[in-house]
Amino acid sequence: MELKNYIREIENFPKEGIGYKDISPLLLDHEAMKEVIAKFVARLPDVRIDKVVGMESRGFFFASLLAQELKAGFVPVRKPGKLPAKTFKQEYDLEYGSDSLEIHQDAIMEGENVLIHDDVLATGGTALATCKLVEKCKGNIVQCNFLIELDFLNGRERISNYKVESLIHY
Ligand SMILES: O=P(O)(O)OC[C@H]1O[C@H](OP(=O)(O)OP(=O)(O)O)[C@H](O)[C@@H]1O
Ligand SMILES: Nc1ncnc2[nH]cnc12
Repeated sequence: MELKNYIREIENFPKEGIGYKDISPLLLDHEAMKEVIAKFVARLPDVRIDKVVGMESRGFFFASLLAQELKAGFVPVRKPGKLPAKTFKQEYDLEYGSDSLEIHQDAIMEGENVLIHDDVLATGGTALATCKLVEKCKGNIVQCNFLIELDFLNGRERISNYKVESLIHY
């Protein structure tokens, strides 16, 4: 199965000059989704994963499925003001803007093995902020995985302290 066939590119969205990688065709196909989850699992090291962390909002689609598959807990990292209990907060930059992210302080226990997942690795700002949030919780980051990596934006360099796996490269 050629996964790139399930990604469509929308030019100049959400801003002029951005080639947006739209995963909607993939989300519509349950067999392709199943294969994506199997591919993610196959690329994990042979260690127990306690928590899968997914970033709002597109990271949630696969991270919660992965957590279920790995018999791990799912931890949402959310945009500010969405999580109701005590949070840690981290500022970050985007390919098209800046924002901050939050995690519940009690979502990860000290020393737990954590898999971080997002749909796209672009500049790496979101991923780096998420790594910092997990480390504020004293979690152990086993791997960061992405459905799509935009190689030309070098996001991988910003998270070079961690093991990074991506299924599709542009
Ligand atoms: O590597 P970066 O440059 O940080 O960019 C990657 C992030 O950008 C997108 O999220 P976006 O903020 O567009 O939000 P969404 O998932 O809610 O659409 C994408 O889902 C990643 O989280
Ligand atoms: N080019 C892009 N397409 C889809 N999601 C993104 N997130 C950051 N850059 C993106």
